[in-house]
Amino acid sequence: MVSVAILGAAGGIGQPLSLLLKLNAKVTKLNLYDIVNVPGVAADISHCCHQLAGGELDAAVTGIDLAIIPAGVPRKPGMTRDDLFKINAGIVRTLVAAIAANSPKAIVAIISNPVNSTVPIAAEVLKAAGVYDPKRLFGVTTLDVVRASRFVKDVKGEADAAELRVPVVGGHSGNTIVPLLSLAQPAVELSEKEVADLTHRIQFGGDEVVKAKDGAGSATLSMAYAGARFADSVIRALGGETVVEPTFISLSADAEGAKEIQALGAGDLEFFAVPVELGTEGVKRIVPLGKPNDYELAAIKVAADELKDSIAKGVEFGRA
Ligand SMILES: NC(=O)c1ccc[n+]([C@@H]2O[C@H](COP(=O)([O-])OP(=O)(O)OC[C@H]3O[C@@H](n4cnc5c(N)ncnc54)[C@H](O)[C@@H]3O)[C@@H](O)[C@H]2O)c1
Ligand SMILES: O=C(O)C[C@H](O)C(=O)O
Repeated sequence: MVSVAILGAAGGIGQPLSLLLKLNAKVTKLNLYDIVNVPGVAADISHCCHQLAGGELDAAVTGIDLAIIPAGVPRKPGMTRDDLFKINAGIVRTLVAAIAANSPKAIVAIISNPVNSTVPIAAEVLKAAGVYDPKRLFGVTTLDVVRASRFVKDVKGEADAAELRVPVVGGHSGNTIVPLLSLAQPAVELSEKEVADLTHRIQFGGDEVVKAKDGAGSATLSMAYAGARFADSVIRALGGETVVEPTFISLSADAEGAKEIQALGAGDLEFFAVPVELGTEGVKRIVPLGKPNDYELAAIKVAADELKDSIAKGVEFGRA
């Protein structure tokens, strides 16, 4: 029995994500919000599903347990995710302020890029509203994890990627995405060259789609798949199941558990993607990583250096 709002529901991600969540039996109420075309999307989905509402922002985010935000502009070839900051930062600020005012206890999952900055923005907005709980704020990095499993299986020549779990830590942009291939479960044997190629492909998987779409946007269908998986994990955890998902969180959500990743190279960064055990209150604990190898430790250091500026940029915008 979970109420969910999707903000940006008429977009390339929002539409398939709305449909996938409507097909999730545990979602008893789905509120759709966008600045364009939401009545059309709601009418369309309502012909195969019930309990769906599209409306004004305040109404859409009232009485919800989970808000998912894919609102904002996507990249075109030649752009970085950071180039989206100018437009998406303000969109995320407005939407999170409305959630804070109307459903202060809702779990907030942010898809809008640049995630490395939009999550810190959201944290500042929630703090200013006096309702910040670091256990309830997530940057959705599930697509990196989905890609990691898929691309490893492509190399190994096997079709089913679903059961392979590759931890991905850091952030959600280029070098800040750090796949820990040596810690995959079940373990996979990879040559040095395979590791280097796979790491690069996972880090820059988003660029592959942006290039292939050639100006028509970035990943939407794989992101809707990943977003629906993340939402389902949160929803199952709210219902008492133990579920682990790597996701970009404030390390203050589990200060004790964060010590390991801080010692591995995250240092004093406030936000980092880590494997998180989800629970009824959001973050239950950060799951211990084990021992990344030297190649991965070096990549974590590079990611941490880059993340520092993106986080600071988000915090500054969120406080202004
Ligand atoms: N986290 C990830 O892994 C990941 C993956 C893919 C895309 N993204 C990001 O998701 C975002 C959306 O991508 P898309 O392909 O769906 O874009 P899109 O342009 O197809 O859709 C975005 C939607 O947001 C809506 N919107 C704009 N301002 C809004 C506002 N103030 N309130 C509500 N809705 C608003 C637009 O009307 C549009 O329908 C982009 O920033 C993209 O970079 C993130
Ligand atoms: O690449 C992008 O801009 C979209 C998204 O962050 C992705 O990883 O596909």
